[in-house]
Amino acid sequence: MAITDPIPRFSLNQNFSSWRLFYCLSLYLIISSAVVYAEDAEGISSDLYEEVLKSEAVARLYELGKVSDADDYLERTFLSPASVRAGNLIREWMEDAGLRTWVDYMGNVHGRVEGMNKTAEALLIGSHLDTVVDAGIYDGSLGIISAISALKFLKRDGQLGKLQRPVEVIAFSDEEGVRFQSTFLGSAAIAGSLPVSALNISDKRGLTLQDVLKENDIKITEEKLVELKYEPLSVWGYIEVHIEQGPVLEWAGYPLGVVKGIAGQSRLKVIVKGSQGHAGTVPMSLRQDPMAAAAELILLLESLCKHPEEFLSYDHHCNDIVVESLSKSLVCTVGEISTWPSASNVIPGQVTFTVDIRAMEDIGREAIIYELSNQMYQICEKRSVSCIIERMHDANAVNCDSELMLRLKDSANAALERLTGETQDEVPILMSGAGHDAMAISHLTKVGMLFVRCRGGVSHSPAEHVLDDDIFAAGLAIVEFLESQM
Ligand SMILES: NC(=O)NC(NC(N)=O)C(=O)[O-]
Ligand SMILES: [Mn+2]
Ligand SMILES: [Mn+2]
Repeated sequence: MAITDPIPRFSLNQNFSSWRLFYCLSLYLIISSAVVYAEDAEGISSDLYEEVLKSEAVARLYELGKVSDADDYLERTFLSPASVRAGNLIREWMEDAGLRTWVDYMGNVHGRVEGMNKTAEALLIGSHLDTVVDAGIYDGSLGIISAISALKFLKRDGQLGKLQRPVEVIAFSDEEGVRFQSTFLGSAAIAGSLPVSALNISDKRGLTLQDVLKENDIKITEEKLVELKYEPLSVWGYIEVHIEQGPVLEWAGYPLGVVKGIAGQSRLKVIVKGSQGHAGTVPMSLRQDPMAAAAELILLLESLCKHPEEFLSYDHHCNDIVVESLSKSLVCTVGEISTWPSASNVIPGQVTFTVDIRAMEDIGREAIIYELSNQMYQICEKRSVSCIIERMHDANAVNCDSELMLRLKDSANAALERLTGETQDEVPILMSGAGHDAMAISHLTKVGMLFVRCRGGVSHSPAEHVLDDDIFAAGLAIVEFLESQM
């Protein structure tokens, strides 16, 4: 018997005769006690599904959402105090689900169950425990918590030992890249694609990645970093559950969707240097003002990304198919800007801002960066200021594995059918403009992603929200996926 909504409750102020009311109430009590102990085909109490995959999962999301480095908004950056606390909490939940746990040299938290054949290729399920600044509570956390809840459900149901292969949940330490502007630090280490040079990148306080690890008693060396790489032959595949962070599923009226591919992304740091001076005495005609230059560069970026076809020459760089694709998927953002010395009566000496560029076509993204750089240098020369463009991060677009897509589609359909009791149409297949750890792990093994509807498509904001029933559907879909591994 599928999980069904509770029997509709009669309102006591309705106009029933006392006998009819007594009859309805007694009928309701008989039926509802049957529903509470209803068992589905496998003899599992529907209560257990809801208790573990919905109520407890939702409670854990709210609990984890309170673990922050800031008092009045959510922020957890790479190996910050709050990230360490979050990792410890996640580790407790992993152990509660019967997993063997450890924390690796890049701060990733692992929980593993060996199943019936510990030498078989493992299924990895992950997402990230770090957040952006002023974040929502679901981005990253939902994927970790729903995976742990699914395994806890199987443990409670006595099925954990039936898994044909090892299953490992990984809570990655840095997907957002907020602290070091170089993202996927945790997942890239697992994939073996994190260069040793990354240990020397520094945060805004001048602390290197190696310093921050040392602060957390992790004395990483080049050898230790290389040891983090998983053997491709030891891994069967990777799946990730993540909020869509876009409006498509809500618009289509579906709680779950399967990801076809993930847009490529680049992050630049632009440093504009001019002549620092007195706001009251330097004539406008003699100024070398990096702030005004930065404003012109940012507006250039916006128009380039709104109308790439007007900027890109149809030469060998970019044919019209790529330009067409760019006009549909290209997005550019300046999210951070800082100035020195940042005083109202001082013409700045330096302005630094970030650029985030994404597109489904890697060639198109490279062409945009090429064109943008050329035009930025021309503007700065015209304004007699200097311009340095640093490439902080690049990740090429990723196609999800077709077999994993099919399995995730079947799991999502089965989960929704179990929830609604109705046969499902095909769940939507969609692209991701947001980046994910799956991009890094795609260098190690085949990857698949399941998207969960979020309200208004809003993310990277405290307004981020997911319905409890959609969280339930996500956990159920992972249970269905894992049961297909038995
Ligand atoms: N799911 C994400 O929010 N990922 C974010 N982080 C990276 N690295 O893409 C982003 O900005 O899209
Ligand atoms: Mn994010
Ligand atoms: Mn994310």
